[in-house]
Amino acid sequence: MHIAVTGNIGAGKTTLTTMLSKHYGWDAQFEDVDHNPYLEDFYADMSKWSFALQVYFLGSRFRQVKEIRESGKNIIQDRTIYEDAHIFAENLNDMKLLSDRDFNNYASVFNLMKSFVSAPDLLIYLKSDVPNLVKKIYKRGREYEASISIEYLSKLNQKYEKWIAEYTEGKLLVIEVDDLDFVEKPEDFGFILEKIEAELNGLF
Ligand SMILES: Nc1ncnc2c1ncn2[C@@H]1O[C@H](COP(=O)(O)OP(=O)(O)O)[C@@H](O)[C@H]1O
Ligand SMILES: Nc1ncnc2c1ncn2[C@H]1C[C@H](O)[C@@H](COP(=O)(O)O)O1
Repeated sequence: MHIAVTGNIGAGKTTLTTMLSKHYGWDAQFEDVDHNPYLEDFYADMSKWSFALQVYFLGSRFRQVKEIRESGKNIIQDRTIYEDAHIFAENLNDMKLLSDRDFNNYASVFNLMKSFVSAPDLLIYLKSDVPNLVKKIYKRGREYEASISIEYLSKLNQKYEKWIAEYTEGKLLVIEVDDLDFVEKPEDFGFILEKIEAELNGLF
């Protein structure tokens, strides 16, 4: 079984993925952030590094897709390949930080890869508003993310809302996380587990 956690930067994906993986004993797949050769440069100069970063994330995420297909294990994944293309790359193109030529080049590779990608059995969307995302990004304290603008986060949130509203590839669970503290409050984590189990009934 393949579960994926989706949502904007700082929504709590990595935290929830880690907690669910421990709770259910599922294998977890995380994003390539700490050893990413482009991310810090990207935040310093988005226009210069956007194409290189998108190609890097696409390759790294496709490696995960391959592992999921081949492993036969229960896997929980922190962010999907769809988000790279439909949220981040599209938004950079909208913001003129990724040229049309580079975006079209990227999109043609993504479209080829798409035929090998299966949707997760359950997609869990962590919905959060921009002020709360800013608080959580600040709390996490990655220095290079200090330059993330409210405008950038808002545009990503709009893309997420549109993508989720149109998502029909598989089961979808939307969790509004702004009033939940699943890190500190066991009852909030319990609330999320109940929702997941209701969705997974029949898949286990
Ligand atoms: N529901 C929550 N309540 C309180 N703190 C949270 C919550 N979700 C995430 N955090 C905190 O916010 C920060 C960002 O979370 P993270 O899981 O890294 O987000 P993402 O992977 O979506 O970018 C971390 O410091 C984490 O501990
Ligand atoms: N495809 C992407 N393009 C640009 N930036 C991306 C992409 N995928 C992830 N990121 C960034 C956003 C954050 O700074 C880090 C980690 O993501 P997070 O949502 O905090 O787990 O990578």
